Amino acid sequence: MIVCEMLGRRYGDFWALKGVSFEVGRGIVLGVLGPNGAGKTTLVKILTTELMPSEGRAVVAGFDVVSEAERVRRVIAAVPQESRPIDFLTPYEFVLSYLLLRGYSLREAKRRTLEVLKEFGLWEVRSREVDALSGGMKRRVLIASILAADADVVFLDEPTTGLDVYSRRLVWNAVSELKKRGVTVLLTTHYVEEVAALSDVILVLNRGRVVDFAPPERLVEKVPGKYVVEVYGADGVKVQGVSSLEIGDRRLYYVNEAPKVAEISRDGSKVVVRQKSLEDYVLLTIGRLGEEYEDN
Ligand SMILES: Nc1ncnc2c1ncn2[C@@H]1O[C@H](COP(=O)(O)OP(=O)(O)OP(=O)(O)O)[C@@H](O)[C@H]1O
Repeated sequence: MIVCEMLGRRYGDFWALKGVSFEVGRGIVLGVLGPNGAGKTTLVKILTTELMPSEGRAVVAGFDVVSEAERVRRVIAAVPQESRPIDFLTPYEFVLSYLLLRGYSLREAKRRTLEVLKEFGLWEVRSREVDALSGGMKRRVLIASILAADADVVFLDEPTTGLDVYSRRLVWNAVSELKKRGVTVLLTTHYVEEVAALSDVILVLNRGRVVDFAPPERLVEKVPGKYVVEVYGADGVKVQGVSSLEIGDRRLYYVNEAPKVAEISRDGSKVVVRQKSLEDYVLLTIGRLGEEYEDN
């Protein structure tokens, strides 16, 4: 459903994306992770035909994003980063006009609009001007429109930024619903637990290059050790032969055995022992990549 072959995009001498190749099939949720400036939005813009690649090729739902851009647009739906619905419309009018523009009959568009407004907690505000809605509600209106349309591939660029817990869960449900319908979803987000919970496979980008492309559990396997011991409020004590990472006043130890807490904690420090997670992969891989990025 999405195929990229040596995709690249250049701004002057600077490559925002370079040599990006991957492939995902139908009904797959692809999470895209990477530090600020990694090229996530550039990738989304190319795949949604908003931006031309400088080299390589990309195919979405069987259509080339350059030579068949018009056909790509008919089978995708996208919520771009920081996008908002048109202010002077009501949620009802916005979703309805979106569906009419996509070619649904008035009767079918109305039916779908009413259904999705109820499903997405927008029923009460359906006749209010979008302008008067909160930021989170505005975002919900956009996602509801996408859900109401039958797209083959959906692009969500940081869809939950700034949303409250309830609205975020609604977006998560929407992604699961799309997946159930066999829709391929590309999701970019900085929320690690979100990408871990929703994605079948994760594309990790840094400085426009692919760092990893694997299911979340495979990325977690790359974290050393079996458990993580987090020690707060103590000066970091390095332990011979144990991988560790210091973040502010916290040191994370990646250990194989139920840890010998006494070895690493000091009086008054708080110790938390937990399973390793995708967050650890991000801290160890992307966190460092991000620092490198800042340094240069
Ligand atoms: N129009 C442009 N002209 C020049 N450089 C650009 C342009 N658009 C993006 N870039 C650069 O391309 C790189 C990738 O940007 P992009 O927005 O794709 O990153 P991102 O991973 O989406 O970042 P974030 O997480 O901050 O949204 C950045 O270094 C950015 O400054």
